[in-house]
Amino acid sequence: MAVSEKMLPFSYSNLEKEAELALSKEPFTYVQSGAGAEITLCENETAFNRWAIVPRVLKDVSSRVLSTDILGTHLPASFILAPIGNQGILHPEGELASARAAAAFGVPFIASTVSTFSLEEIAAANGTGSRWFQLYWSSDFEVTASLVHRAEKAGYTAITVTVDMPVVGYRERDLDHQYFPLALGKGAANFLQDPIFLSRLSKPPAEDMTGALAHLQSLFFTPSLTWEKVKKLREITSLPIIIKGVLHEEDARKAVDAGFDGIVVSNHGGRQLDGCISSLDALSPIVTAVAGKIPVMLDSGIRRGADVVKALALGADAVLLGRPYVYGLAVGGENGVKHVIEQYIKDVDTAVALTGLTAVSEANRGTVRKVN
Ligand SMILES: Cc1cc2nc3c(=O)[nH]c(=O)nc-3n(C[C@H](O)[C@H](O)[C@H](O)COP(=O)(O)O)c2cc1C
Ligand SMILES: O=C(O)C(=O)c1ccccc1
Repeated sequence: MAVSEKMLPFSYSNLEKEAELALSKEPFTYVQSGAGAEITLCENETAFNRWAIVPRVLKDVSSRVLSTDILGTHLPASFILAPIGNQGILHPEGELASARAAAAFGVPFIASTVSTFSLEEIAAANGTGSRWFQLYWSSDFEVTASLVHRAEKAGYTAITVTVDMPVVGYRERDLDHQYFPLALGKGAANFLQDPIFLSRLSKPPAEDMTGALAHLQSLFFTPSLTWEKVKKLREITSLPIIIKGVLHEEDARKAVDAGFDGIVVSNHGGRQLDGCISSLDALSPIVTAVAGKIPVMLDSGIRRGADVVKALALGADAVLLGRPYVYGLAVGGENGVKHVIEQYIKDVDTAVALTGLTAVSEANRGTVRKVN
């Protein structure tokens, strides 16, 4: 039986196991692992166990609204697919398969700057689906501006700028394998198809790929980025701009003051600073600081429907789904991602009903209790 015909797992742990079987050890480790001793990676999940839903009964939950709208984008079940780079290491169709699966359910897809396929190719696969573009600020401003303009032209309706990677996290298990997909050219498509980037090279990539990838490495990280500089994004796009990777409430306040349109509370799935706070623990002070002025989303640790309800109860407007859908991609390509999305929608629906809600918007601080 082909992988796609096999019954795909429902549980996150079995999905992860199937992905491990489907992949060689380097790409699997790249997805699964976190930085350092993986304390934060682990905390992202255990933080959800410190909160319990306290359900209400006899509420007539026969009809339930799972959807929400964020910055003009419709989310059928209050989640978006997180930007995950280098998806071609997991399946030959990479982001194309994920973007097609997302479109089939009307779930928005966030395409990464370091995708295996270019943002235009992903847009074509996503078709009439909805999509945002995730930006890694490049130290060459004209390259950054070119990526943003291409995203606008290709029908992306928001820019998510990720700010938690001034340098890459110390990922011990990737170091053990010496496995770095960007250096291997697995996330270079957006650059190799960019007229400004290409104009910087002394030889075209077809003649000197090593040189092209070395140039990419040299401009990719921008540790000198500041609030002042990132604000320049506003001058080059009229799309909503969301800042991803905020954990401190003071930074959330700064994001509002700087004119950002949304925040993603995230520690990058525990892949950047090990020992930093879990996303869920960071959420409430940020929600208080933002005071409803802009939407607040959360990722890092969402593994099932009840996690979505807990995040919304603690004040998130929506969540991003990360590792689960790329494990689906590794196991079954487009069908695997479809399977994961379908299960999450069902699981969110079940959790909402059993919590005693008729709409996700009813989840509030009284829906959950801190239990340890
Ligand atoms: C393999 C992998 C690659 C990622 N690539 C990116 C990326 O290119 N851009 C980005 O903003 N975040 C990236 N992230 C972080 C995700 O967007 C998201 O914050 C994280 O996966 C959430 O944690 P979770 O998957 O454990 O729930 C990546 C995460 C993983 C697992
Ligand atoms: O792996 C990641 O989390 C990621 O976003 C990334 C992107 C480029 C280089 C290294 C890591």
